[in-house]
Amino acid sequence: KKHQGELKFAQQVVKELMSKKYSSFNYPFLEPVDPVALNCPTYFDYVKEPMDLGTVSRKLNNWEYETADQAEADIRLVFKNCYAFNPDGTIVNMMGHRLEDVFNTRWVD
Ligand SMILES: Cc1ccc(Nc2c(-c3ccc(O)cc3)nc3c(C)cccn23)cc1
Repeated sequence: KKHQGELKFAQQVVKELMSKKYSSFNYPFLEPVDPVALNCPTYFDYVKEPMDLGTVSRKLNNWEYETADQAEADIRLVFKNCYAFNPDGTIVNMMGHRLEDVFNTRWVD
């Protein structure tokens, strides 16, 4: 009960990160990375715990998180995985940093 308000806030932030407003740089993070579709067979050598914003949104809607901190950890895992696989200077790495900047401005602890 006591965490419901903060989980509603987390849902609202994830909805915004996934919105058309940021469609030019959020699309690599909306669904699970498909190493076959993207032709990146080494993906699971770099990323041991895949995570994406669509999965976070589903988990929020299914009340799979008890606290907003747990949702925040999954959201930050999306960016951590992005930087682990997409080196500095690559387009997708820069897209991750742009979306992370939006997240950091919206997420108030
Ligand atoms: C050969 C190769 C190299 C880089 C990539 N990165 C990448 C990723 C990605 C996102 C998050 C993540 O944690 C890892 C990868 N998403 C994409 C998309 C949507 C299009 C093109 C490249 N993309 C894909 C294939």
